Amino acid sequence: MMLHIKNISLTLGKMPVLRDISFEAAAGELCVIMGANGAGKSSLLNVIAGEYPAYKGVVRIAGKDLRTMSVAQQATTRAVLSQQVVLNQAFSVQEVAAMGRYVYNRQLDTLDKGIVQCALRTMQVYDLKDRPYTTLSGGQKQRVQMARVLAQLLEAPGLQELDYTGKKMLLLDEPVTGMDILHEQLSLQLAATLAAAGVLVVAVLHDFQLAAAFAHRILLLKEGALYTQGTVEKMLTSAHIKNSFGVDVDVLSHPQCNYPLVVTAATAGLFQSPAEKALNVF
Ligand SMILES: Nc1ncnc2c1ncn2[C@@H]1O[C@H](COP(=O)(O)OP(=O)(O)OP(=O)(O)O)[C@@H](O)[C@H]1O
Repeated sequence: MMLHIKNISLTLGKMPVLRDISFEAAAGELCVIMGANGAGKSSLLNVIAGEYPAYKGVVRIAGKDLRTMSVAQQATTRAVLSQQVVLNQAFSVQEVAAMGRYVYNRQLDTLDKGIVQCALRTMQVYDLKDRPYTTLSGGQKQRVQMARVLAQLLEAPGLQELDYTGKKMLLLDEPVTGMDILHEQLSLQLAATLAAAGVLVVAVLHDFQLAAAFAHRILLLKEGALYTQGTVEKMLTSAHIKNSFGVDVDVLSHPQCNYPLVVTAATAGLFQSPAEKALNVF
């Protein structure tokens, strides 16, 4: 197993944030973590990323206990796209993407530069490479952050050339925030391509359609615990979605679509929406 999580619990301040979570994920999988705001998705990803060393339980990455891995070992095994990366200094887009390579070399060589260029082109931000990062739009910044983690992950300036099985893991926390539909698709397609090359991808997503179309497996978190996990078909049911999010939905199949479609209520539509009720308290 590429990732082995056993009995993970985490308390932040006085708050129990994760409760006894266990799961395993293999190289080449695209696992999607879903759940309501505050369910613990980012906290779980941050534990795996080595950001919260005070967790209880065991995290094993490619057979190694996370607690015994050096920062350098962690950085060369996994790349992390965190939620809301704030960079205020005057870096260019190219410099931000190149940050992904400094975990390997202090002085970037020809291979590093080729990989950075490949990552910028893949996320369609190559034309922005000399712009100050701070002047980009939200969605453009997110695309540059994806380019940075891609640059960290790749071992060659191309996507299909190598086998990453057992070597690399990609952690993505709401990677498509602010992206338009083309770049949402592009980012998930990229995640799927990396998974096909043997990378274990663990992504937090809020979008059911993206999760349904791309996930090999969905983990549903609820109040800090693993509520349930399984295939897209088993997880995206109206009962699980009601239990996790408190919303009535219908799950439809479409003849031209090989994954289920999750449909929410419209005003005066099929369902009584809790959103509508919430507005009536004032
Ligand atoms: N540093 C912290 N100190 C105390 N509590 C925290 C801290 N960080 C997060 N929490 C709490 O832990 C819980 C889980 O937060 P987390 O960010 O993991 O949720 P999430 O599922 O990623 O939510 P979202 O969908 O809003 O991103 C929340 O109740 C949050 O308020």
